[in-house]
Amino acid sequence: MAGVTPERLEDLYRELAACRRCERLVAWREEVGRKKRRAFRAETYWARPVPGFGDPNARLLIFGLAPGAHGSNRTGRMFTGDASGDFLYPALWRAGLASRPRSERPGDGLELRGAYITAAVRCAPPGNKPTRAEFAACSAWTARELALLPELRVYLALGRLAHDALLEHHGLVKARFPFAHGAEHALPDGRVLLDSYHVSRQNTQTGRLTAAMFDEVLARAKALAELA
Ligand SMILES: O=c1cc[nH]c(=O)[nH]1
Repeated sequence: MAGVTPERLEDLYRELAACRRCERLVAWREEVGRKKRRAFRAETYWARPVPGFGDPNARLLIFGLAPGAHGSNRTGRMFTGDASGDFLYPALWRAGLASRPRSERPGDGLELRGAYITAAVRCAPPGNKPTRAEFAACSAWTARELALLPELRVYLALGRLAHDALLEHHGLVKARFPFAHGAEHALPDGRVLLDSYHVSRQNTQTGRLTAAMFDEVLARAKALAELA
């Protein structure tokens, strides 16, 4: 629209960081930040909504569930500081999508190339389980964030709940797009939704999701997104 300055990701992140819409999540993220885990006692937890991270020109979106209480709720960067991130970032590096195999903290110089990471819910939920109302509340942030990533071609959903949230975002009926590891769904807007099991410790330690399986998913995501 003439005369209207388009929103920028930085502005979105600033506004997001102040979000207190979900009472239960605000209480939990702050309680975890006060009580801390023994190993992180000396640290100041982020304890706020976690912004997305990555390449603003990304063709590939990696879509998680919600921040880990002592992971990104502590560090302030998606998938950083917990077992999920210790699995995800090395895989992104092997795929040539990350400049380094480790994500330490915001400001560590890590860059993603062609990829961007965010999640369906941006505050750590108790028991890693957001409620339906919390998914719904956070979907407004998803809409704004994805609108600022115009080059996206492929969504990689980590787990069924992330898959469902992306379908909701597009107003699509779940029954027509069943979740399955490795499944590819052509969306009406021309993008592709690709599914993977979540990179959680629960999946990676039990062998449900191996590094080789995830490397294969990332290779397919890159091919669909026409990323070199
Ligand atoms: O940081 C994050 C974000 C989404 N899901 C996770 O497991 N961790």
